[in-house]
Amino acid sequence: MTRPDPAVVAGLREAGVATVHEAAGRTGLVSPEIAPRQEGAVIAGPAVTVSCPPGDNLMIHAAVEMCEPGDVLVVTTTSPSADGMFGDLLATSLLARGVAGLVTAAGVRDIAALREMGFPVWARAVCAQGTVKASPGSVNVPVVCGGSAVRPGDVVIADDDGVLCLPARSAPGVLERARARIAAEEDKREAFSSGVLGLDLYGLRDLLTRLGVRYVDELPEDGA
Ligand SMILES: O=C([O-])CC(=O)C(=O)O
Ligand SMILES: [Mg+2]
Repeated sequence: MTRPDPAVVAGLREAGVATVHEAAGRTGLVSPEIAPRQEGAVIAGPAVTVSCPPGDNLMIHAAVEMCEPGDVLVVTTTSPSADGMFGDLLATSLLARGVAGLVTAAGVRDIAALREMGFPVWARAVCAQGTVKASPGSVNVPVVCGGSAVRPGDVVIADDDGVLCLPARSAPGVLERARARIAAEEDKREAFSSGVLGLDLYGLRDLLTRLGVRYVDELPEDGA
């Protein structure tokens, strides 16, 4: 797999999921069921992808060897599963390789230990259900995780708002637009904090009028 420019990855991490999502034309968001299982973690890195049969984490072990510092492991199953395929032992192994975190369409367990050791995970479920190591699967193939396509080397960004996956080739352009949004939002924040209303800042009064929204002192008797 080809890994994206680390400076671009760092910039996207700093921008965060919501801003990058907007800058990417509201694309790439992973379903919110794949939720953060800790607070305050922010990661971005190239995806190492894994496709496992449900209830079998053999291929996660195979994938660990493919990981380099800064990577994000993205685990999917070939049919829906919430089994706890990943816990503190696998996290210890990934931490030893400098992996930034895990995004999984399945479940994680040992969540207290994962939080304690500071290994961030975004998962469909926290579930103690154990899994076997028995069946083949695939590492570094295109997968679909939470409804979003993820190719090996794509940029995965994850924070308290969720997970976003960005095709590697679009990452530099999206970063540029994300930075422009951040600058524009800074001006808006200043205006809002000084008491300016969104209705005026965004020129929304005309829109309300055109949409037929009326201000009344009392509700009409007939509800019209
Ligand atoms: O070993 C497993 O199957 C998953 C797990 O609990 C761990 O990684 O600690
Ligand atoms: Mg365990």
